[in-house]
Amino acid sequence: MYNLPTNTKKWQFDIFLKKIFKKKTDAPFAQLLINVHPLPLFHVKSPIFLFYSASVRQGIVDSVKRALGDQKVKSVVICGQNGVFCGGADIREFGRQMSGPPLVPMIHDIEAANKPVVAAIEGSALGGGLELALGCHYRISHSKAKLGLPEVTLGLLPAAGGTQRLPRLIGVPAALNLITTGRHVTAAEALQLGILDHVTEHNTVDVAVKFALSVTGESLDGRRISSFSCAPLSDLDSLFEEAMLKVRGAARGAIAPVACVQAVRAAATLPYAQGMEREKELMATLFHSGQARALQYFFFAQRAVGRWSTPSGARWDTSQPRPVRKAAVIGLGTMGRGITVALAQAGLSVVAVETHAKQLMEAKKAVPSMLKRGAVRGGTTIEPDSITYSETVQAVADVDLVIEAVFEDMALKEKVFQQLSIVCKPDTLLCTNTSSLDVDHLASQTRHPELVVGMHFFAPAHVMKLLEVVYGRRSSPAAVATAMQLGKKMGKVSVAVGNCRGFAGNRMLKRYLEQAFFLLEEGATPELVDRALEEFGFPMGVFRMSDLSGLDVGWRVRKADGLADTSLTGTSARVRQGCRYSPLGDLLCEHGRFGQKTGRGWYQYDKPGGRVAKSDPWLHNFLDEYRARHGLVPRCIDQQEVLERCLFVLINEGFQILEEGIAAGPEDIDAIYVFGYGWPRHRGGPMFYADMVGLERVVERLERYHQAHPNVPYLQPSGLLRRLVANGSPPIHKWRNVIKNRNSQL
Ligand SMILES: CC(C)(COP(=O)(O)OP(=O)(O)OC[C@H]1O[C@@H](n2cnc3c(N)ncnc32)[C@H](O)[C@@H]1OP(=O)(O)O)[C@@H](O)C(=O)NCCC(=O)NCCSC(=O)C[C@@H](O)CCCCCCCCCCCCC(=O)O
Repeated sequence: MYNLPTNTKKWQFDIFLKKIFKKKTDAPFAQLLINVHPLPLFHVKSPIFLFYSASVRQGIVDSVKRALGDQKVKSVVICGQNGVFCGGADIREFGRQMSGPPLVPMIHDIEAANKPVVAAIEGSALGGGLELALGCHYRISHSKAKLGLPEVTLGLLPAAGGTQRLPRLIGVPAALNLITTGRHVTAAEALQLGILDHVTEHNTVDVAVKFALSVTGESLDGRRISSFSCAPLSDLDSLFEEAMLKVRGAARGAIAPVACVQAVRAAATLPYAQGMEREKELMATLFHSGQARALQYFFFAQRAVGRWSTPSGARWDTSQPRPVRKAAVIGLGTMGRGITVALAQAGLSVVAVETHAKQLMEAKKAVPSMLKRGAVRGGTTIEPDSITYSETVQAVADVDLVIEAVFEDMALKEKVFQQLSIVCKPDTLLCTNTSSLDVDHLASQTRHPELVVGMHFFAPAHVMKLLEVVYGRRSSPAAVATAMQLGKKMGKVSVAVGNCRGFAGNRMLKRYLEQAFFLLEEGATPELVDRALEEFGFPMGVFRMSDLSGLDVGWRVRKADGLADTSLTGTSARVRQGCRYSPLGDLLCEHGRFGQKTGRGWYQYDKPGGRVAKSDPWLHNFLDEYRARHGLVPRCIDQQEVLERCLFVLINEGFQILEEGIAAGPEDIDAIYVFGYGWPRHRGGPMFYADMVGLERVVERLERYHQAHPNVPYLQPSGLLRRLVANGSPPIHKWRNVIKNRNSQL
C-alpha cells in the first residue's frame, strides 16, 4: 500500500493500490489506481470534482513514479474520484504564483512509461484532464462522460500538449474544430472521432482495470500519440486560411482562437518537439493577456449570478423555489412563441393562449416547426402533445405559472393581469415578459402581488441565453427563486434585477443609443459608429442592430413617454424635459424607415426583410440637411470618441444601477451584457472593462464629455464610480464591499 504524499490532505488527494490476482496463474499482479480527484466545492448541491492544483500534480507525479518503479506493478489505471475524471487546471491558480510540478513533463513521463497506462474517464475530462488522458496509452470512458478542450473559452490554449496530441490522434480538421470552439463532446462522439478506445455503460474503473490487465506486456510503440504524424491533407494552406477566417469572424478581436489555429498548424507542419515549443510560446502570449483575465473573470461571473440576492434580504440559498410542472403563455406573437418553445423544451406541459384567431392559427403552425428545428439541433425529442392551444384565458385555471407576453402596452397588460388574478389558482405565479414596464404596477392589479415577477426574455426567446428576472417591491423570495430556477431549467442564464424603467439591460442601452444619435448630429455616420463598435468586438454596431430589431420599437416607447414630437422647431426640437434629445430616430420612422423589415433604416437593403446593410446616400443627405437645419457644424469624430461616448455612458449607468441596488453586483451587469446585448465576452462585460480601463480614466473622460455637453446629465460620473475612485479604485471583486458599506449607511 502506498502512503499518501506528505502534506496532502485526504480530501485533496487520494491514492490507493489495488492488488489483483490473475485468475489462471494466481501470480501477484497489481494496478495503481490514481484518484486524481477531489477538491470539494463549497457548494452544497455540487458534486465533488477536481481541478489540478499544485498538490494534486505533485501527488500524481509521485505516485506514477513509484508505480513505474515498482516491479510488482504491471499496468496503471488513472481515474477520478466521485465519478469525475478531471475538469482540468484550477483556474484560480492562474492568477497566483504557480508552484508544484508542471503538467507537460508530468504527462510526458506518463506517455513515456514502459507499462500500459489507461485513463478511466467518468464525468468530465476537460482541458488539462483530457490532456492527461491523451498522454495515457489507452482511454476508456463511461457513456455519460463529457470530453473537451475548453481552454479557448478562458482565453488560453491547451498547453499541456493538447494542441499537439489531438491533431495527431484524430486528424487536423476535427482537432481544429474542438480546440477552436472549446465545445464538449459526448463519449459517443469522442469514440467516433477516435479520442476514446472504448465506451462502457458499466463501472468504468472495473472495465479499465480488466482492460489494463489484458494489455500487460504488449508493445506500447503504437500507443504514444506524440510519436504519430498528423494524417496528411492535400491542401493544408487553404484549410488553415479557412479556419483563421472562421475564428476571426466568430469572435472579432479574440486572440485565443487565432493562437489555437496557429498551434494546430504547428502540429500539422512540425515535428512534435518543435510543435510543443510553439504551443508553449503561443501560451505565453495568451497567459497574461487582458483577454484571458476577462474570460476567466467571466467564467466565475456567470456562476456568481446564480447566487442572487435582493436589497430586502431574499437570497438564493434561503429561498425555496416552487415546483412548476404546468405553465401557460399568454400572447403568441414572436416572443410568446419563443417562450412556449423554451418551456416545452424544458419538459414542461404548456397551455398557449392567443385570443386573436388568426395569430393563434399561425402560432399553431410556427411553434411545432420551431420545436422540430430545436430538436434536430440539440439531438433531443419533444413530446408533441406537451403544448395545448387555447383562444381563451380560462384555459390557464390549473397552471402553476403564467408568463404574459402580450403587446408592450400597459393598459393591455393591466387587463390581462386582472383577468389572470381571477382565473388562476391563488398560488399561481404570474410573470410578465415586459422589457421595461413597471412590474410593481402590474402586481398591484392582482390579488397576490407577492406572486408577481418580471421575466424579461430576449428575442428569439427560445435561443437567447439571457433572462432578466425582475423582482418587484412585494415579490416574495419564493416567487423570485421559482422564476430563477425555471430560467435555469430552460437553459438560460437568469439574472435577478430590481424594478425600474428598462431594468438593467435596456436602461443602460438607452444611454448608449442616445450617444450614438448625438454622434450623428455632430458629424459621424452610421458606418463610422458601427465600425468602431464592431472593431471593439460587438457582432453588430448600434445602427445595424437597430435596423435588425426595428426602429419602430423604440419610436413607440418614445411616443408613449411623450418624447417623440417632431413638430417642435428651433432649439426646442433637440431638447426634451430640459435635456439634450435627438429626434433623428423619430424622423426616420416618420419616413417609414423601420429598418430591415421595410428595406430602409440607417442603411438600405435590397428588399424588405433583406439582411445585407449597404450605405445609403439618402441617409447621408438627410443627415447633412438635418445638421444644416439645426445649425450644427459637422466635425471629425474618431473611433476613440465613439467608443468612449457610447461605452462609458453605458458603464456609468451600470454604476448608477449598482448604486441603486437594481443589480446586486458587477457580475450581474456583465452577464446581462454578454448574454443579452452582444458585448464581446473576451472583454469581460462593461463593468469588467471599466476596471481594465481604469476607473480614474472613466471618470476623467466622462467629466470631460460632460463639460462639452452640459445638457446631458448622465455624462456626470455616478456617485458610486466616484466613491470607488476615492477608495483607491479597488479591483472589481471588491466593489461589493464599497456598495455594501454605502447601503448599510442608508
Ligand atoms: C467541470 C464542469 C463541467 C462542472 O460543471 P458543473 O455544472 O457541475 O459545476 P459548475 O460549473 O457550477 O462548477 C462548480 C464550481 O467549480 C468551479 N470550477 C469549475 N471549473 C473550475 C476550474 N477549472 N478551476 C477552478 N474552479 C472551477 C466553478 O467556478 C464552481 O464554483 P463557484 O464557486 O464559482 O460556484 C464545469 O465547471 C466546467 O466546465 N469547468 C471548466 C473546465 C475547464 O475550462 N477546464 C480547463 C481549465 S484550463 C486548463 O486545463 C489548462 C490546461 O491546458 C493546462 C495548461 C498548462 C498550463 C501551463 C501554464 C503555463 C503558463 C505559461 C506562461 C507563463 C509566461 C510567463 O509567465 O513568462
